[in-house]
Amino acid sequence: MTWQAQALPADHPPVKSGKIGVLLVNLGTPTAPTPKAVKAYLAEFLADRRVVEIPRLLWWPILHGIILNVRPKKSAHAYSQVWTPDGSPLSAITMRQAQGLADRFGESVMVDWAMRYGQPSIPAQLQRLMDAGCERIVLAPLYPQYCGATTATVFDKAADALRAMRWQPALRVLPAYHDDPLHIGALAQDIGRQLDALDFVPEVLLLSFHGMPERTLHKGDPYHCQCLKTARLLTAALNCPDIRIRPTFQSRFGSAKWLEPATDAVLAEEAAKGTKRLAIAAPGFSADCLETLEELAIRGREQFIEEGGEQFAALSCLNDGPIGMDMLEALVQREMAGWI
Ligand SMILES: C=CC1=C(C)c2cc3[nH]c(cc4nc(cc5[nH]c(cc1n2)c(C)c5CCC(=O)O)C(CCC(=O)O)=C4C)c(C)c3C=C
Ligand SMILES: [Fe+2]
Ligand SMILES: [Fe+2]
Repeated sequence: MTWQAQALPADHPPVKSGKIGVLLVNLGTPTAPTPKAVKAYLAEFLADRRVVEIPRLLWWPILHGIILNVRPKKSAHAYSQVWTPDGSPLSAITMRQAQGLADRFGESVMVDWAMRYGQPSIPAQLQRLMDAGCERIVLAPLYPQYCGATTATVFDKAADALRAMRWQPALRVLPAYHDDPLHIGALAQDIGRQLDALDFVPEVLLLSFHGMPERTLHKGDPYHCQCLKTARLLTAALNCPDIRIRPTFQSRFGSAKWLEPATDAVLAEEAAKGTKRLAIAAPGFSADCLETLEELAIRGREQFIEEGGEQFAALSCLNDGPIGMDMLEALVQREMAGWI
């Protein structure tokens, strides 16, 4: 007897098994604003070879001998200034983004969240989705711009977890969305709304992205180019010719040369040349965190005012607001195409 393939009738419902899971992932954060918790978090984060690319033989004594003894105290103080009743802003907002997405998708899709460093971990959350019956999972690193030190490490960690599984889920990964019209449109709408609500008209708007060592650009990491493309498209979409818009890079760490211009250097330069009214947005961060709430909104403001500026506004990230959630829903929905 010969076997004959038979096409399903055109009106046959899709043949699919298992639920769909979505895992939102952001960088990571300490569990408390204390030197001990910050030390544990930084020890994991700064041990990742994709984050610090210095040979281990050189890096280990610096990390364990100096950085992990000095930085946790300083960073814990910074975290304590922005800590919320729901914990670190980054985890609180990521959790709300997951809840918001779950409400929008309904019962057919399970949404959860994880931190790349710290808790809840990617392996634990993947297992949780699988235990709940998810056989198809969308992994969504919430970094608009791709970087080896961020986006790639999310996949590394998920792949490590999958490597240990006999029965793996099907996995799709949300690509970087730095130039996606959904992202640029959401940023323009949300930043435009916040600019309109200010009680002053800024002369300058800084678009501050997290920095990276400059050598990563020369080694081929697309991060720098993607940041500049986001800035260029956003500038066009904002369409406000009266405001000078400048991309900058913040959070320099260590002694190597980082991407320029540095946000603090540009704040100094603008104040020195007489700029009095300045706003700053952070379109490289999907959620407010230490880097936006402390480094920009607190220290950036202090610096600009001390150096002669008069009015300063740090704008919020898209977070779990309606504009940001509409964008996230559409981006994730697109990755699920054919699955539901
Ligand atoms: C070598 C050091 C670092 C690299 C490279 C780096 C890249 C990088 N980071 C983000 C996003 C975030 N970083 C955050 C905090 C943070 N980053 C570093 C160092 C590097 N980042 C440190 C030491 C810290 C901890 C705080 C401190 O001690 O200063 C955060 C916020 C976390 C939070 O809890 O709120 C984010 C988000 C990106 C996007 C990036 C490369 C593109
Ligand atoms: Fe960082
Ligand atoms: Fe910082």
